Amino acid sequence: FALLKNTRMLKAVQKNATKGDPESVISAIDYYCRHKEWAMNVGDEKGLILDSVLTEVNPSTALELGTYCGYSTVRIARLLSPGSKLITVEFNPAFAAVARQIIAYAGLQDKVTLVEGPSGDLIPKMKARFGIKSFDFVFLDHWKDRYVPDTKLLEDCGLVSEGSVLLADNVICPGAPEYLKYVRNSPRYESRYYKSNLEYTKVEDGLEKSVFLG
Ligand SMILES: Nc1ncnc2c1ncn2CCCCCNC(=O)c1cc(-c2ccc(F)cc2)cc(O)c1O
Ligand SMILES: [Mg+2]
Repeated sequence: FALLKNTRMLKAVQKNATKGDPESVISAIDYYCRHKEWAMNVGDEKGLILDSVLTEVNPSTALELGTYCGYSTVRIARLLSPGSKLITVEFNPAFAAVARQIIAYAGLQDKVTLVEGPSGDLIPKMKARFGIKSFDFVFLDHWKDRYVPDTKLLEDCGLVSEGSVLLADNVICPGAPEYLKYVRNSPRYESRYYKSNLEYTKVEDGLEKSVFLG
C-alpha cells in the first residue's frame, strides 16, 4: 500500500543513515528502493545527472515540483551554496509528511521550504509569498501532464528569466511527450536530452534540460 511504503522508507533512513549526513540519507534510500521496494525517486543514475546540472547552474533560488519523499530535495539542497534556497511543492500530504522528516534527518531543513498543494495554484503565489524574483533552476518531477501548463505558468508569472534552467524527469518513462514538443520547438528554449534509465531499472528514461532564453 503506497503510503505505508513511504513510512517503511523513512524507517530505513532512520535505521541506516547518519543524522545530518545527506550522502548517507541518499544511499539509504537508493539501497532500500533497489533491494527492497521500488519507489519513484529520481534515483542514483539520473541523480548523478541532476548533480552535474545543479553544480553547473549553482542556483540561488531553486524550485522542485513534486517532492514525493524528499530524495531529490536532499540531492538538490545538499549542493546549494550558503544562503541559497529551494522551494519544493508536494500535492499529497502523506508524502509531504514523510519528506519533511527525511529532509530534517539530512539536516537540510534550513535550506528547504516545503509547500503543500497543487502546483497550478501555488506557482502564481510564489512571488508574493516567498519574495522570489525568478528561479535559476526548476526540477519538474510531478504529474507529467502538468509539465507544460506549469512551465507556461512560470513564464507568465515572470518566475523564469534569461538563463533559468528547467530540468524535467521522466521525459521517456512514464513520458512527457507534449513537454518535449513544447521545449524543443519553442525559440525561447535551448533544450538537450540526457539519456539514462528509469530509477533502479534497465528501462530507458532520461532528463531534458532546457535553458530559457528570455
Ligand atoms: N504540487 C503538485 N502539483 C500537482 N501534482 C503533484 C504535485 N506534487 C505531486 N504531484 C503528483 C505527482 C505524483 C508523482 C509524479 N511522479 C510520477 O508519477 C513518476 C512515476 C514514475 C513511474 C515510472 C514507471 C512506472 F511503472 C510507474 C511509475 C517514475 C517517476 O520518476 C515519477 O516521477
Ligand atoms: Mg520522476
